[in-house]
Amino acid sequence: MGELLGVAVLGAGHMGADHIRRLDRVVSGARVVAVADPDRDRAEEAVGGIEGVLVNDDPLAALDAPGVRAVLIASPGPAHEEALLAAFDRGLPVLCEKPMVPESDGALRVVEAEARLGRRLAQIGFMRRYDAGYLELKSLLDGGRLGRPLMLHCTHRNVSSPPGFTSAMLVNSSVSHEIDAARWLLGQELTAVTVLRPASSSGAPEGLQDPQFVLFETERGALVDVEVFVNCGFGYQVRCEAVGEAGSARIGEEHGTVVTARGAASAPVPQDYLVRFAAAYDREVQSWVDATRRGRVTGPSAWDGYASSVAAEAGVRSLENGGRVGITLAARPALYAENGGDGAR
Ligand SMILES: NC(=O)C1=CN([C@@H]2O[C@H](COP(=O)(O)OP(=O)(O)OC[C@H]3O[C@@H](n4cnc5c(N)ncnc54)[C@H](O)[C@@H]3O)[C@@H](O)[C@H]2O)C=CC1
Ligand SMILES: O=C1[C@@H](O)[C@H](O)[C@@H](O)[C@H](O)[C@H]1O
Repeated sequence: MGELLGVAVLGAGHMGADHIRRLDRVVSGARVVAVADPDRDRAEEAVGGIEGVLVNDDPLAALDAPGVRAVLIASPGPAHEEALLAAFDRGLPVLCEKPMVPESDGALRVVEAEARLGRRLAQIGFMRRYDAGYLELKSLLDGGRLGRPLMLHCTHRNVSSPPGFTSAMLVNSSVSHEIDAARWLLGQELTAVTVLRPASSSGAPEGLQDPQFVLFETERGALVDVEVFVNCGFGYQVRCEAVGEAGSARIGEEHGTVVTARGAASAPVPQDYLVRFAAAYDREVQSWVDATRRGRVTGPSAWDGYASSVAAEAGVRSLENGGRVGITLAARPALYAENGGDGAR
């Protein structure tokens, strides 16, 4: 199907390096042509031996490198707005890691800029929409098998948080995934959020409110609860149980081979998202490459990124000030009316 899609990757940290490897060795139809990171050594290391990649420490200059036809943004959240707007200025399609933009004002500026262009260019990296378990849950809910959805019970545990991870980031980085998954699974907007603060774990860094218990309300009366615990120490666990009027379904309990010996059964527990969601990231990036080469943009939209930022920001306000905080979205531009909520199609 024609020439390979030349991709510039901005940010060569954990996710950026993994996406560079994926574009180079896992997905078909694309090649990495430029990598930018202010930490040049990190970028060189992530590129490894891949031939013909221009390494740059100026992220925006990388967008103008020869052969760049699309951009994958894997820099920290606060850098996303500038990168997205620069990609839009150049008419380049983008896959942008979550959170699209942590603050809702900046997220809205991205939505407005894309709406002004009159065509979608951005797909947001909510990879759970490409996970086999989440897709099955979505199809059970959409097919009516569980009846009218009443509740989602979610668990989101990380072994440990990276340096610099703040209490707000449990909501606007970690729970941003549950916010998107809940909106997508239920096909409803979130209307209010309450964050409760259990006693912090002694395993959490000093001053970090970890775990947190987050409760969302939706426009048609469903409740979504999330236990988020990013220094649990024992494994990467992401679970979701949907409870409807006619049944329930739970995902995220899958294990590898179970070994039974000496009176006990044991199975491996993934230690991070790169393992737990490996297949989902592969599907997400392949789907982005395929759609981009056909001149299309699918998957979670800038509107989904914005809606997630608004809900997360309300959550951070509840975390910091206590109480229930309403979630109010701006008017949805017509651009997002039809396919703003679609997922791995
Ligand atoms: N979808 C998912 O499950 C996950 C998504 N993420 C998201 O991926 C993004 C990156 O996270 P990590 O890789 O964990 O962070 P990281 O800290 O490991 O790497 C970030 C890299 O970006 C570089 N950087 C800083 N400013 C930059 C700029 N303006 N332009 C280009 N590069 C810049 C840093 O030098 C660093 O090498 C974040 O948005 C994060 O929320 C992270 C983990 C999992
Ligand atoms: O997106 C991610 C990280 O940024 C976040 O910090 C983790 O809590 C999530 O599990 C991971 O999927």
